[in-house]
Amino acid sequence: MINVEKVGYHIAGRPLLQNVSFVAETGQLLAIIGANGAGKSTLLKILSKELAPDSGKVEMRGENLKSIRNNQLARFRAVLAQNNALAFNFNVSELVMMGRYPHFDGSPSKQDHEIVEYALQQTDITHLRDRIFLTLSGGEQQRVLLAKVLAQLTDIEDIYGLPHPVPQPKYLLLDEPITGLDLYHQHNLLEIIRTLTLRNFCVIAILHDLNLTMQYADKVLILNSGKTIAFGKPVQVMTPANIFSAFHIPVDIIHPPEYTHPFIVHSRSFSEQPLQEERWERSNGQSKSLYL
Ligand SMILES: Nc1ncnc2c1ncn2[C@@H]1O[C@H](COP(=O)(O)OP(=O)(O)OP(=O)(O)O)[C@@H](O)[C@H]1O
Repeated sequence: MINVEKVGYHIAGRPLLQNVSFVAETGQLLAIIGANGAGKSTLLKILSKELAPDSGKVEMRGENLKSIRNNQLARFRAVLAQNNALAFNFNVSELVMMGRYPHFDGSPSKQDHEIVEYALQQTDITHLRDRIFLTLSGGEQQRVLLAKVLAQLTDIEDIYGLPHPVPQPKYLLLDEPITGLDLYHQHNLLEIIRTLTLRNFCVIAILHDLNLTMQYADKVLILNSGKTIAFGKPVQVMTPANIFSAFHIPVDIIHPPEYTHPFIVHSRSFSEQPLQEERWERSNGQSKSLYL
């Protein structure tokens, strides 16, 4: 479990996060949603110990994050950051092996190689194993980086479905992991996450797709201008009012009987109100009779 208590963070006197509190449970996917600039990545950087909060605290496995040593943290917490503009002149399997670095000194063991093969296969990139990372498409690169974090947190027991000698929760922090992926690989990644949550993982992911959030997340944190709008189960907190507060766009929640989860649709699909007019209304606080 990750316990976030009254976290605040400022840059040059400007608050980027204010009084953010929530608990991310092991065995669950927590999605962070909110408009561009809401503070999602800043929060994820605090959870990954890349930034230290100005106020409040973050606890992982019951310990204050700031007192966990980085080399120890890397064995049970992995991070997929946004915009990985990394000039990796490595091939895919070498790069995925980097995920195993916190687990060995010197050279990788047979088990490390097995785990890399497993991560390549899980993310559907075995056929790319000898390709140079930089020559891959954006979506392929994203899957390689996912394989790397998967390799970092996989134990040999996970591959063979064996019980862990000392079962410990693991933490996966993902900043926009499905951005750039095609529809098949978006669902594939979210299914991988679902499998991980069944294996004692706590996954926190920033997502921009509200319908995939509704379908896959166990909990949702909605941020707006660095503050929490709502935190809870998707169907409870992803309401038209909360979504309007976060994204300034009117939506309807529809629940076709043949689906197990509701869908969020822009109300304009029904009202046919042009988006430009809505924008005008938002900035002027009144209705405009003529279309722009
Ligand atoms: N180092 C920095 N210096 C100044 N401002 C910053 C810095 N880092 C972030 N910000 C600002 O803080 C706000 C929150 O940024 P953050 O990256 O957390 O947003 P986000 O919710 O992840 O947005 P997006 O959906 O666009 O990725 C933004 O207005 C951003 O410009």
